[in-house]
Amino acid sequence: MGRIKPHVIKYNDQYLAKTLFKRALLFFWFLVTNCFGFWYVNIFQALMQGQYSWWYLSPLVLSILLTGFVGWGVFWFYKSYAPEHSDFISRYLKTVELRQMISLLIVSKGFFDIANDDNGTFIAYFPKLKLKVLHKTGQLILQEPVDGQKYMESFSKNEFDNVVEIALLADRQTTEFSKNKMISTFAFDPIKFRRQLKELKPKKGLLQISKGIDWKYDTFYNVLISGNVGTGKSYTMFAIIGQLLQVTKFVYIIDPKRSDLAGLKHVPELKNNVFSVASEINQAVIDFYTKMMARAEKIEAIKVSGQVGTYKDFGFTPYFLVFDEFGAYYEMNDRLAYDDPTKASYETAMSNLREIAMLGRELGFYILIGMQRPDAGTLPMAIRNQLNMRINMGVPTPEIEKMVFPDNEKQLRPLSSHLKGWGFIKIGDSQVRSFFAPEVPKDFNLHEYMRENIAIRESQGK
Ligand SMILES: Nc1ncnc2c1ncn2[C@@H]1O[C@H](COP(=O)(O)OP(=O)(O)OP(=O)(O)O)[C@@H](O)[C@H]1O
Repeated sequence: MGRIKPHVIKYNDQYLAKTLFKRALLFFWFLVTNCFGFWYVNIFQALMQGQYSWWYLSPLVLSILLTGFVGWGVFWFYKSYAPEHSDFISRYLKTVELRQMISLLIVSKGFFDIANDDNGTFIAYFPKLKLKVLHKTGQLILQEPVDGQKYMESFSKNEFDNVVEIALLADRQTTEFSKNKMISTFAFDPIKFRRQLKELKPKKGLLQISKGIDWKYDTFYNVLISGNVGTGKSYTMFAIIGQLLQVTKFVYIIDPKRSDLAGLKHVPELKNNVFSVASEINQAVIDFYTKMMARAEKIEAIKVSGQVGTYKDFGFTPYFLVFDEFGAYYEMNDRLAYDDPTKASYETAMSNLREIAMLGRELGFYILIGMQRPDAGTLPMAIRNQLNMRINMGVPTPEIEKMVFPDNEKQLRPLSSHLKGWGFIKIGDSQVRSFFAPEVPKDFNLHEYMRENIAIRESQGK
């Protein structure tokens, strides 16, 4: 488990902070009393000579006051200073707190046994858990026993991990099994996994979201990004679009609300790929669909010879349709009269979109949908069920949580009160995890950023 020594969690660790606190105070008291030794000797001699004075209590009172003061200081350090800092002592105290918490969880969840004999109650079984804290990366590594003992199954079914996630506000990243044990890694400090916008590097079939969280678009095709106004939805989209532009020139952007994304039509390289007017939007979807079907035919022709595979295997590039403010588009068109010609093309576009969501994976045609509230009224089920990577910026309301993360059991709590650009993500069937979107610098210019990304792609000859 690396350089840092793991701590074996003990039953008594649930009182670890208190025990250490008491010991520290006792030690300090001992030290002060020793320092006052001469003073006590003088007082003792005076008493022997029959001199009495209230002043003789001063060293005692002073040492109580000093110890009280130091006690208060240590407590403040533990509660207020250490959580915000990362010096040696703060790290030590954080580890103490985590050890205490893990021990407390084992006890409170009853993953241990007590027994009685003539001498009273004793602990008959306490599971062997080891904890290692990696402060640099904000990770916690927990080794749990899968050793044939009583609570083995609960550990191997991640029951304990789930409790840890809730209690520590941590996200489980990985779980590995080895002989007699299971090792789970948690991230308890998601901001440490934040990436910088300018450093994002898409790799083959994979876009970066945060350290340890990538979007593998070939496997987890189609994206939903929801989030209330001002939570960082647009910024997250910028980070994704920027990377898409490094991957392929076939990135189409739809923004019916004509906000920042619509402005991208002023980037010369993108002028034909950005759509914000109702009629244009429907046509853009229909064109995207037409291109997909053309590719389907080509692939079918290749497969006649008996070859198997998906678009990549036959050397095709992926296409992406980024559809922001999808809810606005849906509502705008739903209000149209039945004989309105736009209505007909809207109906076609919607049915095409459903097919793209369903068939696009094998053909390399992907969609990303951004919207504030993805409810049943504005995002058809047939599309929603095909969105494999789901992001909600900010804490979702219970209704939105049901739509975006239907089976989530984890409590979703705010990651920061003063920073924007954090949220929750679920990729495929994995757990919902908290994350910070790539950090956008203060002097950010959207158009320049997109052009930089396009230049990177062009320099790679794509
Ligand atoms: N990743 C980020 N890095 C730095 N700042 C961010 C980030 N995300 C959000 N912010 C800050 O939060 C503000 C709101 O973000 P953003 O515009 O993306 O919100 P939104 O959810 O898209 O809201 P709207 O629907 O109004 O566009 C930004 O102007 C920025 O100051």
